Amino acid sequence: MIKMNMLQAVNNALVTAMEADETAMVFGEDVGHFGGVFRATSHLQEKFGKARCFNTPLTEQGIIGFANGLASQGSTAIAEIQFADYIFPAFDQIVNETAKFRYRSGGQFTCGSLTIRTPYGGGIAGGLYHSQSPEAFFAHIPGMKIVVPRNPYQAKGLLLASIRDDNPVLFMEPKRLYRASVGEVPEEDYELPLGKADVISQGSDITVLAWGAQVEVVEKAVEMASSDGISCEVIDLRSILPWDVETVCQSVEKTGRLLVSHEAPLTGGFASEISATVQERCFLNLESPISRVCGLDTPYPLAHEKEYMPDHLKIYEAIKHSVNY
Ligand SMILES: Cc1ncc(C[n+]2csc(CCOP(=O)(O)OP(=O)(O)O)c2C)c(N)n1
Repeated sequence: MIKMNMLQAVNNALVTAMEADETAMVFGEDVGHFGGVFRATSHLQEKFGKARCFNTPLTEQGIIGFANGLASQGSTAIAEIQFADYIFPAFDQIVNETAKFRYRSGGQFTCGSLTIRTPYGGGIAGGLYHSQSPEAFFAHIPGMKIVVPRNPYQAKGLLLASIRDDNPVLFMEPKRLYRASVGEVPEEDYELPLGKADVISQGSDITVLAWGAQVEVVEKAVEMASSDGISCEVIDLRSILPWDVETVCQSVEKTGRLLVSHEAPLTGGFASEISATVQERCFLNLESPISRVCGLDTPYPLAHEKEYMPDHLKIYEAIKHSVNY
């Protein structure tokens, strides 16, 4: 084990993947010599050469179009979209080609060996175009997986699993934690399972669910609630698609309450999907309405970022409200 921050863990996973698989290639805007705007791809070009780590033109649609071709011809394609806010020019390629290629070709071709890495989320004073959390747009596309790590250990294990998974994966990296989250990471090659949530702490009064950078925010709220004698079960979803319905529903059957928190705006956010499924599956176990503590329904505001955020105080209030309902 060595101490790494999340960027170092991502870089380490990329090195591990490229060493193990000579068809693996990393590409995107400025990922080559420069190592990417956050330096997640530092030294890859030096180590593996310009044919395996290279810059693309500034065209996200082009990056994913190229990635689809590369993946469908058998290479392991690892594309970087510089910020999740800039993924939308590639939306058509991802929705209509990446996710559907296997289905459309009757299994003859697949983009399964494509992983799209992209930093997401706010809390860095990045304003409108460097702060959004667009996971819900992609959760609507059968044929994709969506994975979000919350710490360096997860970042390496989940990224390696994503790169080697048989389906295209959107790997969303919480940029606020890139340098802030530091932890022990095994030096060797390892994978963590996709589609499996992580129950971080056991509790009996309410299940509190989040993913990525939002996990540490809910943990802060849960600490406050526990000093009021409220026992919370904290779950990190880790995968948005497919999401671990069994683990979440088992927990809600035990606690009788659910709070879901994410940074993306409330309306149409993935918390809505989770809430609908849980009320279908656990209706008779529910002691109070499912609570969603999410970003505000507004473009991501620079000046009012603090108000926009579903912070620990909003979550703490919602936990108390749910338990005293
Ligand atoms: C659609 C989109 N993708 C990515 C970015 C992020 N971005 C901002 S500046 C920049 C580099 C621009 O380089 P260049 O076009 O050579 O102009 P320069 O700033 O070097 O004059 C990138 C990738 C963006 N603003 N919009």
